[in-house]
Formats: sequence, C-alpha cells, structure tokens
Amino acid sequence: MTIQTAAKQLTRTTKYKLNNGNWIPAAGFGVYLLEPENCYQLVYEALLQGYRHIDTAMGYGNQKDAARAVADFVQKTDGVSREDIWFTTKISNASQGYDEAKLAVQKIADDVKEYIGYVDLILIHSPLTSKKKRVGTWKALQEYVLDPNNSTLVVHSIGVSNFGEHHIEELLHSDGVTIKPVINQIELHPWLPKLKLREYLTKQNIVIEAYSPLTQGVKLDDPELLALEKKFNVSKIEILAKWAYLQGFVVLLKTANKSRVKQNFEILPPGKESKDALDEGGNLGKIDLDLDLLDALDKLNTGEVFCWNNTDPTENRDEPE
Ligand SMILES: NC(=O)C1=CN([C@@H]2O[C@H](COP(=O)(O)OP(=O)(O)OC[C@H]3O[C@@H](n4cnc5c(N)ncnc54)[C@H](OP(=O)(O)O)[C@@H]3O)[C@@H](O)[C@H]2O)C=CC1
Ligand SMILES: O=C1Nc2ccccc2C1=O
Repeated sequence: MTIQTAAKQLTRTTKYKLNNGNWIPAAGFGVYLLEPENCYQLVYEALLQGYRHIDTAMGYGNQKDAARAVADFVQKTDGVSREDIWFTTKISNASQGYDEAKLAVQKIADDVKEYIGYVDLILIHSPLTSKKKRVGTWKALQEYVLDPNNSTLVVHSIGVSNFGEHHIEELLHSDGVTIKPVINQIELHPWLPKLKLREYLTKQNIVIEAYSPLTQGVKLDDPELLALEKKFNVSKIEILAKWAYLQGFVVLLKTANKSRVKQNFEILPPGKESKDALDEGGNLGKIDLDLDLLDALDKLNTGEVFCWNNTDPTENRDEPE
C-alpha cells in the first residue's frame, strides 16, 4: 500500500515574499509571556539553533531583551548580520491613535534601536479599539515606512494582527491610506482554520501568519489529537506545526523550554546552507503529512479560540459610538 501524503518544499531557511518586496522567514520564534532575562536567553538559543525570525510586542514587556539577544548573537556569530534576522514588534491597543502611535514608535525606538538599528515589521496588535484609532495608527505607521531616512525609527514593513476582512477593508478604503498591510497575524490551528478569512487574505496578497499553532498548549492532551499521534506515529507537536507549515503560513512557535527550541525548529528539514540539506537526487528537503491525517485534522474544526479571552478578535465589531 502506498501512503498518500501532502508535501511541500519547505526548509528551515524558507522565506515568503511580502507585497512590498521584502522577504520574511517562514519559521518564527514567539516570545509571549517570557520574562525579560528568560526572553534574552531563549531568543539567543533560538538564533543559535537557526531561527531567523523573532516575534515580540510592546505588550509583552520584552522587546528590549529580544533585541539585545539579536544584537549579541550577531556580534558573536561569524557570517550572520543584522539583515539576516527578522524582528517583529506590535503596537499595543492602549497606544492606538495617530498621536499615541507616534509615541509608541518612539518607545519602540528607545527599547530596540541601540541594539538592532531598525525594525523589520510593526503590527497593529489588534482591531479592538475604534475605526478612528485603527486608521490613525496606520497613518502614523505609514509615515515611518514612507520616510526611510526618518530620525526616529526605520521601519521596513507594517501589518496587522487579529484583523477580520471588514477591518482590512475599512483600512484600505480610508482617506490617506496608501500602504497595504503586508501580513495579518491571526490565531490558526486545526480547531480554528479560518478558511474564509484566509481566502480573502490570499486574494489581497497579504501573507498569513499563524499564532498559537500549538493552541497555547491547551489541546496538547486532546484525545482526538493523541489518537492521531498514535495512529500515524507522528508526534502531536509535529502534527500541529506541519499542519500550519503545509497551509503556507508563516508560523510562530513559542516555548519557554530551552531544549524544545531545537526540537521545534528541527521539525523542518535543513536549508540549503546546510551540508545535509540535499537528498541523493540533489533535492531540497520537504515536509509532509499523510493525507488521511490531514483529512482527520480538517474534521477538528470547532471554531475554538484560545487567545483574547476565547473571543475571536477578527470577528469583532465596534460598539456604536
Ligand atoms: N498577535 C497576537 O495576538 C498573538 C500573537 N502570538 C504570538 O505567537 C507566538 C506563539 O503562540 P503562543 O500563543 O505562544 O503559543 P503556541 O501555540 O506556540 O504554544 C505554546 C505552548 O506550547 C508548549 N510547547 C511548545 N513546544 C512544545 C513541545 N515541543 N512539546 C510540548 N509542548 C510544547 C509551550 O510550553 P513550554 O513553554 O513549556 O514548552 C506552550 O505552553 C507567541 O509567543 C506570540 O509571539 C500569540 C498569541 C496572540
Ligand atoms: O502572544 C500573545 N498571546 C496572547 C494572549 C491573549 C491576548 C494577546 C496575546 C498575545 O499577543
């Protein structure tokens, strides 16, 4: 019997092209809830293991430590430069609005500029404010991208997080908006595949970035997942991570456990820089999952949300003013 698999050529160094021409590494390391010193250690470890993409936020209280780890790693590692590493941070809800966002970018600069010089991506963390604040924030962010020589902070790309189609449409149709978000970072896993929003984002050429692909750990002992792990002889972490990679997402994995950093990164095959990267036919590594396993994962869709108080922010509508 031949086993039917869905496969995708994807390695530890795969990057996706954004709608502004920049390239983002598909594998990202997230640092939510990591205390500052721990964040420094884990980001350093992530970079050592080969991650080239770090995801933090103003609200995580550790963007400075994440940036310091990037700087130290670059300084101590031959052949790696700042430009090889992607650094994302996010504007907190409390800092939304045109004036507030400008102060927030100054705060980001105060935290990270001395270490990493510029930021690859700033996201609006969520749409849970108001139209005025979302659009005001976006207009402020646009100014930094449009003025790459500004003295506050060089920002290469801007995007959104937790935005639904209606939030993005609102932005795209607002006066003064000239830049399209490059990315929408949203919660995605087999229990919450968000097919309709993904179809819209793909049509708009907005890259989809998956957060909480391991369900923040909540579903790791789910009997259905454990049964699949046993039946297909693939670890549950590999199942969930590969599912996300096979959908074509940029994938953010987080662990506070140093040994798991390597384990999680090595789910992907080595990139072309590695001497082990090519198979006998000279082909780069692929990831795959059994088609029957993917079918079973499709059936897990319950719409369960694990972040943001278990309420999907992409579905949020503003209260009438
Ligand atoms: N924009 C937004 O609103 C949001 C963004 N994010 C971003 O996405 C990142 C990832 O999402 P996050 O919600 O943190 O959760 P994940 O889905 O990555 O899950 C993290 C959990 O999985 C556990 N885990 C990780 N690896 C393993 C492993 N190999 N074996 C067993 N358990 C494991 C971790 O435990 P342990 O630490 O003990 O290993 C932790 O409990 C965040 O850090 C953040 O950067 C996340 C949520 C919202
Ligand atoms: O990383 C995050 N985890 C979260 C959980 C709840 C609300 C926001 C977030 C994040 O940004």
